[in-house]
Amino acid sequence: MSTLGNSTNIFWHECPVGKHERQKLLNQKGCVVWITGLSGSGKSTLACSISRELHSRGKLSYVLDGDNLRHGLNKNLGFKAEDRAENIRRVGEVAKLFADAGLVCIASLISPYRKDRDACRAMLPDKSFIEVFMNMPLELCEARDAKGLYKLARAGKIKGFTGIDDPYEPPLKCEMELSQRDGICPAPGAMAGKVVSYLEEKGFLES
Ligand SMILES: Nc1ncnc2c1ncn2[C@@H]1O[C@H](COP(=O)(O)OS(=O)(=O)O)[C@@H](OP(=O)(O)O)[C@H]1O
Ligand SMILES: Nc1ncnc2c1ncn2[C@@H]1O[C@H](COP(=O)(O)OP(=O)(O)O)[C@@H](O)[C@H]1O
Repeated sequence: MSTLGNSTNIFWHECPVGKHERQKLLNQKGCVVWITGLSGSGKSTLACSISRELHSRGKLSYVLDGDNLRHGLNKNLGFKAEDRAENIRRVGEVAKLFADAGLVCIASLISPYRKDRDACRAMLPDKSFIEVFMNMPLELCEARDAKGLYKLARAGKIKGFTGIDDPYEPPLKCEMELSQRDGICPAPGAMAGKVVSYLEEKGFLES
């Protein structure tokens, strides 16, 4: 019996079908690829590109995208620091379940605060949280402005927009950093290839 958060008198029920069995079935190891970066840095594009590449290799993955999750699971959350923290915490918990199921879970969220990302890392077994920093300059993201949000933020019509009038804390230490080369952003497929190679080298694509 234990007391956790606001719940009391709750018990952990262990299922006899375990993570190792699921991983064996899938011939891969569960993990979380956590993509962080500014709006417009290419997180969703990279996440989908990684998922496509894994799929073509017969590996099961699932993308948890910040924007998408805010249509459902996180629809009651806004963008103040406490709401972003709760957003990241919930996605971290869901990602942990997907990794436990044996999948390569790809989470793509701005996740601007280091402590929130580190809290997710701490939820996962050692080395199975792979933080990927989309280190793209604000100027590039703003020039892309795929959703027109930077324009609204600059006009003061959106308050607390990351990179404009809200902070983004870059990782101090992460597993992978993707950035421009000679002022050019690599193609999504090339960046996805790097991430998939990392997963392969670390043994996540075999059981
Ligand atoms: N104020 C503010 N700041 C940043 N982003 C904003 C804001 N308002 C709306 N949006 C849109 O919401 C998407 C970010 O959602 P996330 O869940 O990834 O954000 S966070 O991790 O909780 O910071 C983000 O999507 P991406 O562009 O895909 O990053 C924006 O489209
Ligand atoms: N590697 C890339 N090279 C060129 N354009 C890209 C690249 N990745 C993403 N884009 C474009 O940039 C815009 C923002 O990408 P998106 O994946 O939605 O970013 P985010 O999820 O970080 O907001 C989209 O129009 C997308 O097509």
